[in-house]
Amino acid sequence: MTRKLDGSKLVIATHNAGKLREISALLAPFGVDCVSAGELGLPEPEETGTTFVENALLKAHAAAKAAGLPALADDSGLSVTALGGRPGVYTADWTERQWFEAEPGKDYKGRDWYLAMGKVEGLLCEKGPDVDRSCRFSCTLAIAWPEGDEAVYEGRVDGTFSWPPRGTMGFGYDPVFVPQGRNQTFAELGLEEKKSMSHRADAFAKLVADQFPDTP
Ligand SMILES: O=c1nc[nH]c2c1ncn2[C@H]1C[C@H](O)[C@@H](COP(=O)(O)OP(=O)(O)OP(=O)(O)O)O1
Ligand SMILES: [Mg+2]
Repeated sequence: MTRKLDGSKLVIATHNAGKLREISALLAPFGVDCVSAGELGLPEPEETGTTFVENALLKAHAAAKAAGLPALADDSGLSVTALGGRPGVYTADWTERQWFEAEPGKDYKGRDWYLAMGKVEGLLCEKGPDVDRSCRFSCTLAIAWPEGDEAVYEGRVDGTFSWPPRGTMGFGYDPVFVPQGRNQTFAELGLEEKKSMSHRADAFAKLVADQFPDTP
């Protein structure tokens, strides 16, 4: 049995504004009192894990310890079948560092998504016109308590990497991800629709079943 949230304040342990918006919207119906890592001025831990679970736990425990409160972290990424699952757990690293060959002192975080998405498209094009464009978003949500307890919930959504980017809503790779069974990208579908079908929503449904089982 995992430990349950008991009404104390919950830290949303992310420095990504897009994720914070989505997690806040998902939590809204449950009356959880939330504060973000940014509002508390918490540092951003280095993501040294090699799996979504490891990184989500690392971020949740770091925030819970620093704040003295339970903390919810999200580690997520896009895995492209024809690229052997890349960029996967390294999605943020690729976009922030490796692909832009560090101009010293320049902070790429949260910017130049068009370049990052273009890099994936370039790698796919190298494989020829009939390349398999299937891909998957994964999301692991981890809750950690200052005393060391933890809970983990994993979600995913299958889809297609679509080019060129379409839509202006959402964040990150949303403009190139078309979920299975739809024709529009996450960036065209917007928050309400994404909330019902995303990798984050899938993980969150498992969190709700475990943490708030009595909610209708
Ligand atoms: O729904 C999504 N829609 C579009 N893109 C997404 C999504 N979910 C994850 N992604 C991409 C963005 C980021 O490049 C990477 C996550 O990296 P990840 O380390 O988990 O997050 P992050 O560094 O941006 O924020 P933080 O660690 O503070 O939560 O995957
Ligand atoms: Mg990160």
